[in-house]
Formats: sequence, C-alpha cells, structure tokens
Amino acid sequence: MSQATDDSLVISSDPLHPANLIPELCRSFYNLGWVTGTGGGICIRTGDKVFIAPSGVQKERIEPSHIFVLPFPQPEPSPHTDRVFLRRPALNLKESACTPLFWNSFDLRDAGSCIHTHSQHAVMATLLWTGPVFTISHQEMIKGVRVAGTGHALSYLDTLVLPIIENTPNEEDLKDSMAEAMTKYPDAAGVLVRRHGVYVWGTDWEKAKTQTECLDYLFEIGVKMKLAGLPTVLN
Ligand SMILES: CSC[C@@H](O)[C@@H](O)C(=O)COP(=O)(O)O
Ligand SMILES: [Zn+2]
Repeated sequence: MSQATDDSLVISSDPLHPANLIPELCRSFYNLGWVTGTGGGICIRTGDKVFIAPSGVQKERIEPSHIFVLPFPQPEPSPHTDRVFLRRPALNLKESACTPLFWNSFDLRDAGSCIHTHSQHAVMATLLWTGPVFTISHQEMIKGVRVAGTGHALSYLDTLVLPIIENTPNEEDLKDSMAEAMTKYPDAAGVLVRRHGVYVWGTDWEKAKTQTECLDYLFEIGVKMKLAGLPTVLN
C-alpha cells in the first residue's frame, strides 16, 4: 500500500478546496443528524483526484490533514496491488469504509461527489416501503432531484423512484448490490440501504448536497404521509 504523505494536496487557504469542504460539510451534516456516531460521510472528486474522509472517526471533527487523496481511476487491480493513494494522513487512520460505494457513483454515473447519510428519515422510509423501491409523487421537492443524479431535473409530474437494497454487516459488502441497483434503476439519483441510510450523488458537491436535501425532505414527508394513512403516489 502506498504511504504518500503529500500535505500540499490537502492544505489550502481556499475554503472551496475539497479538503476544507469535507470537514465543513460533515459538520453541517452532523447537525442535520445525517452523520452522527461516526456514520455517513461525503467524498469529492475533482477530475483525477478523489478526496475521502477517514473511517470510524467523529465526522464533525475531521480536519483537512485527516483527508485521504486517491487517484481516479485507480490502477488496474492485480493480486499484488492494493488501493492506491496519492496522499495518506500521517495519523494512523484508515479511509472510509464507504470508499467502494462512493466509487460506484464515479464509475457508473461519472459523479463528482457522493454523500452517505444515516438520516432517520431515510431509515424510516426503508422500513415503511418494504419492497425494492421508495416511490413518491406530486411533491414540489421532486424538482430538485435529477435523472440519474447527474442528468436533467425531474418534473413535478414525475414519480420519484429510488431503489432499496438490503443492508450487510460490513459497509464494503454493499458495493455489488448497490451497483446492481444502479444498473436496474438507471434514472435513480441515489440508493437507499434498508435499516441503514442512503447514498446520493451528483456532478459536483453542490448538486450532491442539494439533491440529498431534497431526498431527505421527501423521505421525511413520505414517512409522515404513510403514517397518516395518506397515499404517497397519486395518479
Ligand atoms: C456507526 S458506524 C457506521 C459505519 O459502519 C458505516 O455505516 C458508515 O457509514 C461510516 O463508515 P466510515 O468507515 O466510518 O466512513
Ligand atoms: Zn453507513
């Protein structure tokens, strides 16, 4: 495994540098209840570099020096190669267990950012929608979600459909079922994970963030509607 420690890749006075944005965004996601108890996170890809937070740490207390930088694409895997890094933190940290799932969004959707939340609204949606998809229609916030997460915006008249995959004991093991769901539902902007949370991506961090906000709103109102006995999809 590479031991690169090039701090210039993560130390910048630019507040919009990914290594500054990830800690700032994780703090705001923590306050929304999306990344508490070390769960959840966000990654940002700028062309050929991917910026990823460490695993198992308080996500609201990450510092730029804790960020991993990986090349995109990764070199071809072989029995003798491991994940390749351009920069690893000096501290004894491991990259987020979400890394292979974030990679699905780059490989399959050419995303520039992917967000993983443990929002209770997402988890409740996966409990009340017991089948393979979450669906909702006739909600204004549907217009803030894009086809495939990276295409054009949905219309008020579109029904939002998001696949739900089953959880696994280890986050990494969700990679294949997430990829399968993305292939089966090519227009979906994210993938829900039952009893766990959601992955949402976009062309850049701004669009990943606003789509996650719209989807979280739709999960919350959908759950409330279902509990109130109201239909969530109208004809
Ligand atoms: C409460 S621990 C949750 C983790 O196992 C996992 O689900 C998660 O989302 C975060 O993984 P991490 O490796 O800390 O980035
Ligand atoms: Zn998780």
